[in-house]
Amino acid sequence: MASEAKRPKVGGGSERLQDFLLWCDRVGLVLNNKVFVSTEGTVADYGMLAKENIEKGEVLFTIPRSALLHQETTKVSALLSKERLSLESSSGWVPLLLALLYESTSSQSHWKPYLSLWPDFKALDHPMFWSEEERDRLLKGTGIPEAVARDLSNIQAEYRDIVLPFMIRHPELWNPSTHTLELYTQLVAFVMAYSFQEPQDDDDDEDDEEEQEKKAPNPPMMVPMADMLNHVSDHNANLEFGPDSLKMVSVRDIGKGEEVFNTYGQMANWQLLHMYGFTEPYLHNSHDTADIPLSCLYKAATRDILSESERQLFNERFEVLSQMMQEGGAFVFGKHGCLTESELHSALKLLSMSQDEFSEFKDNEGWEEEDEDDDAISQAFSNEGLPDLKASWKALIHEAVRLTLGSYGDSELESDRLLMEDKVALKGLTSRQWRALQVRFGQKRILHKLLELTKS
Ligand SMILES: C[S@@+](CC[C@H](N)C(=O)[O-])C[C@H]1O[C@@H](n2cnc3c(N)ncnc32)[C@H](O)[C@@H]1O
Repeated sequence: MASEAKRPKVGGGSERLQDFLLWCDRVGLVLNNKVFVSTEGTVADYGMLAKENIEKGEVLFTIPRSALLHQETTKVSALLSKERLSLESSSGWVPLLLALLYESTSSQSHWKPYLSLWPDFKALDHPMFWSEEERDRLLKGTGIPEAVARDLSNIQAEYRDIVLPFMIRHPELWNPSTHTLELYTQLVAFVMAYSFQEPQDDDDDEDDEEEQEKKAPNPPMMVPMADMLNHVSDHNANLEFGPDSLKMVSVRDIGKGEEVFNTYGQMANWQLLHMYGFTEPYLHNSHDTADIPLSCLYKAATRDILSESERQLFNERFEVLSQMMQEGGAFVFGKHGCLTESELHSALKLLSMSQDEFSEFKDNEGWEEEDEDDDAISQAFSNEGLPDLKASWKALIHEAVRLTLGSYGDSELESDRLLMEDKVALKGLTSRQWRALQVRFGQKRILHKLLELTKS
């Protein structure tokens, strides 16, 4: 993948790497001698390689909890804890970001050899660092420009309303001319791409299930060494959280010379680009998806509505549907069919009800408890089941897909396909053009397949 070599590189990595490895020894991080960290032979800058054959289930390294960097281990933890109410935000990331602002600029930081691995965090190339014009030109239709616009506006608001006033109250520890909005934004990208979130404790008590759902997710934390691992969907290692330490464990055999890959989760290429700044090459990402926005379903469903009164009736049920969907609602399709099949099923049922049925639905405040067969719904909205769906439902999905494809602007599937097949042209692409192409092409392939499956 020649074009990916154009990503900004972490220069002078080996000296910093040595310092980091010495630090790992000092903090009690134990590395299995069958693996080593390298900047050569990996898919992207730092990564981990197998020195010998490794069997499934082997511990590759163990990180004591005291080596993790988060709001409770940073030198400024007491202050962050005392002022935690003033640091609350929708992201929940402010305490870690303040800790990183402090630790990354303090010459005395316990984590200096770790954080020095990424000088100024400048190598990150998330779309949030591209110009707006570049995002719109390369990523229109993918959902990324809208997600980045939301991120940037949240980052600016958090910095202005929470971080800056807090730093001004504590000039002995933070200084706005060092801890600028620019550095804060780089650190947000660093947290997006490098932090880990410990899963919530599993509680077997069924009564507590609702309580569990309401619990806020754990705040993010930095996990030295674990964050040296790159990601592929077909990964071979996984991080396990224990009471005293975290362990990276192989989930299948790994051959000598192979790269050790963690998983960052089941990430579509648009999510990888948005959160991590990279994509897997088209076809390699088994978790790739494409969304049909709710707005496209609305347009598809109202296409033939002519009278104002009919539209008002329709809008009433669409309002119900919007409330049933999560914020920014969309129906998600993977390579094998719909991944949000129960939402799509409910939406299609709601939109195709008669007016009497809708009145009854409202009176009952929802559907009567029906015995919906989840497996049957899954099957109906899979690639195998879609061609046999009710004709009216297929027509609605088909039209919504057509409208979704229209939102990609000029980048036609055919021209992207020709580009994907032209090795010389691919080599001439900039890294940003290449990554954007992987996202667009993967999504459009899924949507075109859906057009085929739902045609009448
Ligand atoms: C947790 S870090 C992994 C260590 C990273 N390679 C480094 O040099 O610091 C995550 C970053 O690694 C890069 N990365 C991870 N997996 C990748 C892959 N499969 N292809 C390209 N870049 C990848 C991306 O830049 C991502 O933001």
